[in-house]
Amino acid sequence: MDGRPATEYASWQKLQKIYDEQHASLTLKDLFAQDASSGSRFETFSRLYQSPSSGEQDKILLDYSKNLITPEIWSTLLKLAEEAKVPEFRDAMFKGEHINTSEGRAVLHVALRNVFPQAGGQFDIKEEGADEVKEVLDHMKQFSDAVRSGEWKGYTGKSITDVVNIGIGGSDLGPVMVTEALKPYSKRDLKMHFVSNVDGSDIAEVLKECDAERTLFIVASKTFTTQETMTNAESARDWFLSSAKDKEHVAKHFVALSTNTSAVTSFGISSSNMFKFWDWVGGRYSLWSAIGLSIALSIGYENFEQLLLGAHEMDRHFKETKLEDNLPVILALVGIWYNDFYGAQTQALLPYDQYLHKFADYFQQGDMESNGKSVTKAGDVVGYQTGPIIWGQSGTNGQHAFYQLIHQGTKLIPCDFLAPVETQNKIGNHHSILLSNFFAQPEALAFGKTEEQVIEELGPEQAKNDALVKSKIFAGNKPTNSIMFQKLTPKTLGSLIALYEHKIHVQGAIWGINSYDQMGVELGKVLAKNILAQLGDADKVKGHDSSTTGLIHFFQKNRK
Ligand SMILES: O=P(O)(O)OC[C@H]1O[C@@](O)(CO)[C@@H](O)[C@@H]1O
Repeated sequence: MDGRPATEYASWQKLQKIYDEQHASLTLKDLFAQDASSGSRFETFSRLYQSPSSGEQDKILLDYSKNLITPEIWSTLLKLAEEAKVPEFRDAMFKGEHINTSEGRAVLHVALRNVFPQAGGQFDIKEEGADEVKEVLDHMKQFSDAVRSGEWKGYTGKSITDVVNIGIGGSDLGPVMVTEALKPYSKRDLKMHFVSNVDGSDIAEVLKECDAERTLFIVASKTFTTQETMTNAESARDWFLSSAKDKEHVAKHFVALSTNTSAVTSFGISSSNMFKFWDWVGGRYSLWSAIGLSIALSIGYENFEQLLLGAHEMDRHFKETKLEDNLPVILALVGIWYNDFYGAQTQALLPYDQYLHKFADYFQQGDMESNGKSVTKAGDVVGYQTGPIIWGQSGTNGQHAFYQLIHQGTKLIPCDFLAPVETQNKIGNHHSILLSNFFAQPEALAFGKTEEQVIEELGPEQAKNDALVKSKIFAGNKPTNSIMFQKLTPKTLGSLIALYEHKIHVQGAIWGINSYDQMGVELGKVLAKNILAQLGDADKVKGHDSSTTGLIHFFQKNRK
């Protein structure tokens, strides 16, 4: 909590001892073989979460039994969470304490969804702006209803058919992931576009599809200074005015989502078209805020509110549930076991649901920008691993891309498998085929295939080829979590995202790092601005190494 190095915890040291003594002989095959005597491992190491407001239809099952954990390892990991004061650090966040110590800010994405007094009361959050959340949500509802109903007209009196969200990082990834995930709930005749890259091709391709008279631009930027976003916003405004001519018309086609009112009005967007949020909303935790406007436009405010409710209910679960039954804590501790003791460098997120095809992309920022740190909050360089590399792809596609390495490669890759019990699209037996793969892959990863089994399958002739036999052996013993949810509804998605947000919080607390600043994104930006000023003239290229200089000169020499 206070930046203490994790290696100082007695439980961390005990885990290291257990790992050193046991990891070589610890196998999932043996752990499950004990089932007969010690009762079902699945029962012991799985938890069912049910939404307090809609139980059955919004439940989430977490099966963490296919992990290399024994009761002793698990109790020691739970002890680590206690030693690291995870409950106290969690409560500090909910109270609005300035746990983002380097920026002196609170971390209150939980306040953005703390708007359901009927759902077991509200958290008591004291922070400037927290009491304005509902007002902004009401403005988002009024605006999104007006656009979706056709009441909001463009400068020639036509309704809006295309929405272009201009933003990057947390001002893009959340809206993209959620609008993709909840496409079944979207208004199909209101097309959503997302422009993020400063590469002109990004906005050029979107504008080719848009009609200036019927397009709404959302300029989404917490700071309203991000180079990519402001460049794209200016180009969008130029494109719009090349048709509309009169600057008066900008007000009907541009809105802003930001904490920076002065920069918004300087850009030419009136404050009445601004949806504000606050410094205590981290960019990667902002989809619940005004940044979620494109989500509300796509799926409607009522569904956006269900998304908020799902997150709020998971917040309450995280806040009130004892550690051994706490889903975010469970995911966090399992992850630390592999990341810090087994030496796993990455964590794969494998959703067997095509609507979640952007889920891993989203948590690349969410997790890696939060916990990709090497200095504790106390300023000590860490002597252990912190944030994992997050990656993944929807199943079954990943099976045809990288599962070879996961099954038979030399790297340990802990995997989270996720899948809905119910599909949004009942077509033939697609869902049964999808889920049979969802069930089979963790089974194959856990138990593999022995040399004896391979030899039996090959038969005596082919089995004489030892190299062939060896190439078909699956070592198994690869750990996975399996998460099943009833259906990918707005509420369930909200709960799933909050589940992972809080997992990140717990890991950061144990590692003693600040999960809520992002100093690491600044240097590249400064150097890029310096080089931009030199690009026009070879004589101006100064102060770089020979590689950077050589590359810049190559560009200058060959540009058309
Ligand atoms: O919303 P904005 O202020 O434009 O920032 C966009 C993104 O840029 C960052 O890299 C910070 O500079 C991310 O943390 C953030 O989500």
